[in-house]
Amino acid sequence: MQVHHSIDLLPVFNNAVVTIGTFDGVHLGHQQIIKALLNEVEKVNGESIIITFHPHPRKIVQPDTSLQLINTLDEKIELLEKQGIDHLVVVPFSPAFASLSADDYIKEFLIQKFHPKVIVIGYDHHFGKGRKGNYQLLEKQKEIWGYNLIEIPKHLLNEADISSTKVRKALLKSDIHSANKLLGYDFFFEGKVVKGDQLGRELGYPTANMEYTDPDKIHLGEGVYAVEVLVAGIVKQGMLSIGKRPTLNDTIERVEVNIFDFNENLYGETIRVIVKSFLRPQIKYNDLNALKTQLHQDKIDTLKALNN
Ligand SMILES: Cc1cc2nc3c(=O)[nH]c(=O)nc-3n(C[C@H](O)[C@H](O)[C@H](O)COP(=O)(O)O)c2cc1C
Ligand SMILES: Nc1ncnc2c1ncn2[C@@H]1O[C@H](COP(=O)(O)OP(=O)(O)O)[C@@H](O)[C@H]1O
Repeated sequence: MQVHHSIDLLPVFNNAVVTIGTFDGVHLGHQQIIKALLNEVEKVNGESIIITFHPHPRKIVQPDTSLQLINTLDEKIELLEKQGIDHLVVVPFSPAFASLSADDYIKEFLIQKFHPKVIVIGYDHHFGKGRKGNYQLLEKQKEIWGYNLIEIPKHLLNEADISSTKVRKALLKSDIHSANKLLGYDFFFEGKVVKGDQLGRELGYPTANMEYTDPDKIHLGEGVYAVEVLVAGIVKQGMLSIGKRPTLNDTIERVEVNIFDFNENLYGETIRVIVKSFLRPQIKYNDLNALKTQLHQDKIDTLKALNN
C-alpha cells in the first residue's frame, strides 16, 4: 500500500476506484466497504484508493470538541494495509479544504486529483462546505465527469449494525468483548513507559506505567484486563490495570501492565497493549496484602483467559 500525505504529489492513477471516509476503527463495517471496493477494482482492472483525512475533520470544523478516536493515524495505516488497498491518501484537512463547496469538492478535488473510474460511497456520506454534498449530488454529476457511482447499500451497513460510535461507547464502558467483536480484531493502544511509585516490584508485580502517546486516542474504561504486550517486536502475556488505585486512595487514573515472565527495564520505551478480555472492576482493598492476594488470582485468571 502506498501512503500519500499530500494531494499535490499524487501519481496518475490507472482506473481509480475510490472511497472516502474517516474509517476510524477500521471495524467490520468498514471492512465490508473495502470488500465492495476491491470487488469493483477487479471488475475494471483498476487501482483501489481510500481517501481519508487528518486531522479529523471535526477538529477543524469544531475546534473545541475533544476527540476520542479508536485509532491513531499510524494505527489506521497499519490496519488498512492489512486490507489489501493499493493507495491510502491522507488529505491534510485544513480550514481551506473544509470551505470547498460541494461542487468544487467534486471538481477540484475528486475529479482533478483522482480522475475516478468508480466512486464507492455509503448512503449517508456527506462532503463539502456545511456537509452539503451527498450521494444525490454525485449521482447528478456522474455523466458530466464520466465516473460510475456505487452506493454501499443501506442493508449492508445496517445489517451488521456496526459503527465507530458503538465501538467507542463499548470501549469507554470497559466492554472489550463487544468492542473486539465489532472491530473484528482485538483493540490495542500504545504508550510510553514512565516511572510510577516503584511499589509494584515490592508487591512482586512490577507494572509498566503507560502514558498515551497520542492525545486523541480513546482511553479504555477502568478495570483489570487480560492482555498481550508487544515489547520490541515480541508478544508477551500480561495483565492490565486501568484505574485510580482505590486501595492507595490515589486520584489519578493509571494505566499499568504487569508482563509475565519478563524482567527488563522499560522506562522510556513505547509498548503496545492488545486487550483480550475484561477480568474485573477496580476494587478498594483493605491493605496491600489483600491486593497482592488478588493480583495472584488475577494472574491465574489471565492465563486461563488467554490460553483456553
Ligand atoms: C492486574 C492488576 C490489577 C490491579 N487491581 C487493582 C485494584 O483492584 N485496586 C487497586 O487499588 N489497585 C489495583 N492495581 C494497581 C496496584 O495498586 C499498583 O500496580 C501498585 O500500586 C503499584 O503501583 P506502581 O506501578 O506505581 O508502583 C492493580 C494492578 C494490576 C497490575
Ligand atoms: N514483568 C514486568 N512487567 C512490567 N514491568 C517490568 C517488569 N519487569 C521489569 N519491569 C520494569 O519495572 C518497572 C515497573 O516496576 P515498578 O516497581 O512497578 O515501578 P513503577 O512504579 O515505576 O512502575 C517497569 O516500568 C519496567 O521498566
